[in-house]
Amino acid sequence: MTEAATPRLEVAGLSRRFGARAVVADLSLAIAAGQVTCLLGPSGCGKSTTLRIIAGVDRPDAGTIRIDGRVVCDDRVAVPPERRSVGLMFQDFALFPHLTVAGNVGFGLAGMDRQTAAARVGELLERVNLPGFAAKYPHELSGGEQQRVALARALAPRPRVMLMDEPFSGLDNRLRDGIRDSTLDLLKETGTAVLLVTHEPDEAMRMADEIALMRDGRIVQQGAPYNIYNAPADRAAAAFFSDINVIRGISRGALTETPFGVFLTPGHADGAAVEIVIRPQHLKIELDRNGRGPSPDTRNGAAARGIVTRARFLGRESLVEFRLEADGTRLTAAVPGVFLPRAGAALWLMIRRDRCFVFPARP
Ligand SMILES: Nc1ncnc2c1ncn2[C@@H]1O[C@H](COP(=O)(O)OP(=O)(O)OP(=O)(O)O)[C@@H](O)[C@H]1O
Repeated sequence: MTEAATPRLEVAGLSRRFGARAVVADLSLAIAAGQVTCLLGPSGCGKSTTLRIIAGVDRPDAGTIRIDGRVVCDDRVAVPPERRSVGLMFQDFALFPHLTVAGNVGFGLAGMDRQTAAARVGELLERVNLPGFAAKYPHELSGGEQQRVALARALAPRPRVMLMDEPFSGLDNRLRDGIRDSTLDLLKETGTAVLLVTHEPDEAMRMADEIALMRDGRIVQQGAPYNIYNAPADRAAAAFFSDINVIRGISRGALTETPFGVFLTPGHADGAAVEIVIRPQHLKIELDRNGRGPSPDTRNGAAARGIVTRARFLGRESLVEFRLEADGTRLTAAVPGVFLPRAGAALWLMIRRDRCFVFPARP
């Protein structure tokens, strides 16, 4: 492998059990310099444990971890955390309360001569937009400022890999977006490979070059946010990013009949139950013209008549809930702006065929 192709961080076959439970199960991933990968998954799926093992504060039962091609952990090697060239940022990014901002940022620079270390601290404080804060103490700073000091502290020793566990969840909503973006800019600039743990799909979509979707200790899907959102591996992966609608049917001869016409369902056995999944924003609403709906077309299939059961305005969009006349299926449509038809109104629904995902029905 050439120098340029060597990932900054490479994890292969990582496993960790606690008692009988496999909390991390054969997990592999690679992150290049300057790339941000978000480990995304529900609470308890093993994200933090994975990060702790990579940091070196926990040991795996099996697996290899390489940083810039060098093995830092396998069944024989266990490089201690401080010698892995890994920066850490956790949710409770506790700064040392008895040290000044400069003391905190310079904490990991013990081996450096004083002048060089002071210059590095000054440069980082500039970079995180806190010049003039060097002599302040943590309790004198706002939450957002403390977070930026923590980032400067983690970056000071120029780590090759940055591990971040829900680093923004302690910040209030208004601050969060700005700090996320400036943190991302800085990390990209330094060429650090970033593994960021989050349970929030929005945060992962916003930050990640690649999302690794994790469930029960395994990565179930990995790819660019756009690809994961638009081609989820299974129903749960689709449901992780938004509410979903599910239309059920039985595949016969690779075709499935639904109130929206016939769907192509290749690869599903004859008689197999399938679920057709569509996100609420991809359900189109058409007006009822004297009981006649829009004509079928290849892009949208046939229209099905739905009776409004509830409509709510949520600020940017309205959510309209329907019961299909044909079979009682309940569906929700998201419409931009204000659209509040009364309960009981009959409207026609169409679904974009290229926005549907077909999965085997869950047992
Ligand atoms: N030292 C331990 N001993 C026993 N069980 C543990 C230990 N550490 C973690 N676990 C269990 O392993 C599972 C995964 O924990 P982990 O913290 O990795 O999940 P997570 O995906 O980061 O969740 P969260 O987002 O809630 O932090 C949990 O059920 C947890 O209780």
